[in-house]
Amino acid sequence: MPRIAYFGPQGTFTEQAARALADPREHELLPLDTIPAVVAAVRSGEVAAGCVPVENSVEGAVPATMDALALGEPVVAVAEHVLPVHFSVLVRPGTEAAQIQTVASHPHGLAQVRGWLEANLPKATAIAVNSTAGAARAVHAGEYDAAVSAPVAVEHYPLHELATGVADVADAVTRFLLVTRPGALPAPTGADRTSLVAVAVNRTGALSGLLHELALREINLTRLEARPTKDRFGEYRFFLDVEGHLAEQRIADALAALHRRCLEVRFLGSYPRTDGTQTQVAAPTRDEDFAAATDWVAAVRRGERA
Ligand SMILES: O=C(O)C(=O)Cc1ccccc1
Repeated sequence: MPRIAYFGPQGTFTEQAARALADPREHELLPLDTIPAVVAAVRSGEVAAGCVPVENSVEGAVPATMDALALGEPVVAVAEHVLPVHFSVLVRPGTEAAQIQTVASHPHGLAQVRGWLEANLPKATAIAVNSTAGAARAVHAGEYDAAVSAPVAVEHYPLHELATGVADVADAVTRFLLVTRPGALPAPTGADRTSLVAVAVNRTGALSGLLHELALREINLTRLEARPTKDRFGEYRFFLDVEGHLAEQRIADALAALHRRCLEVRFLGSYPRTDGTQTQVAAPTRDEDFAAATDWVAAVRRGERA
């Protein structure tokens, strides 16, 4: 049975996303403790796919995922899933709020309940750990007093819910990706997203030039993030998500232009959007507009038209 690794241990938000993306009759789920371990298992072929969190509507990007996707052997996203996130605060049975000195969670978890902690556990020290479920596991082991976890974590660890439905921002969501080794792309659906990473040359207007290539082809950007390249201070890797699929000519044409312009471009996948928002493509950037223009140039080159 093909295996799908996810950022675990059991009881993470990523497990919920992996369950939504997997077919229970076809896939076995494998929890791994870190995001790089999930991506490494995909690269090595140990698993068929891996599920990792990529961005949150409150706290932004998940840096570990960006680095794991941008560096090393290529992997590509074939699907995404968006999950609403609210938290449960879990403690060992018998723990009173007044006894809580340490509260552990994933950094994104802590960031999303900062106000609640301030109001309800003002004396507790927040401790960042690998994952929300890792925090629950550590509370069970007696390492910390409370964990800010996904609501499902209580089914995996014998803990008590001190509070549930905790979130400073009520409608917070996290987006997850299912990544595989490069292969055939998912078929275009008309509601797709394409992700890529580009390193622009270090020159005036380089980023603007890169974005201009998208604007010229009427490609809508849904996300732009920068991460240091890590080699040279002041050089950045730009992570771009755009509406559309590489099978569309305007996207292929834009990626080819970025390949000419940038020091480095990496394709991170074309996959259906969870929200199903259809991309509106109008003249002059429909496939037929590109085909007609290419035909005309070819005919001119052959001396048949002018
Ligand atoms: O630690 C987890 O449960 C994760 O899956 C990462 C995460 C952490 C906080 C909010 C959303 C996802």
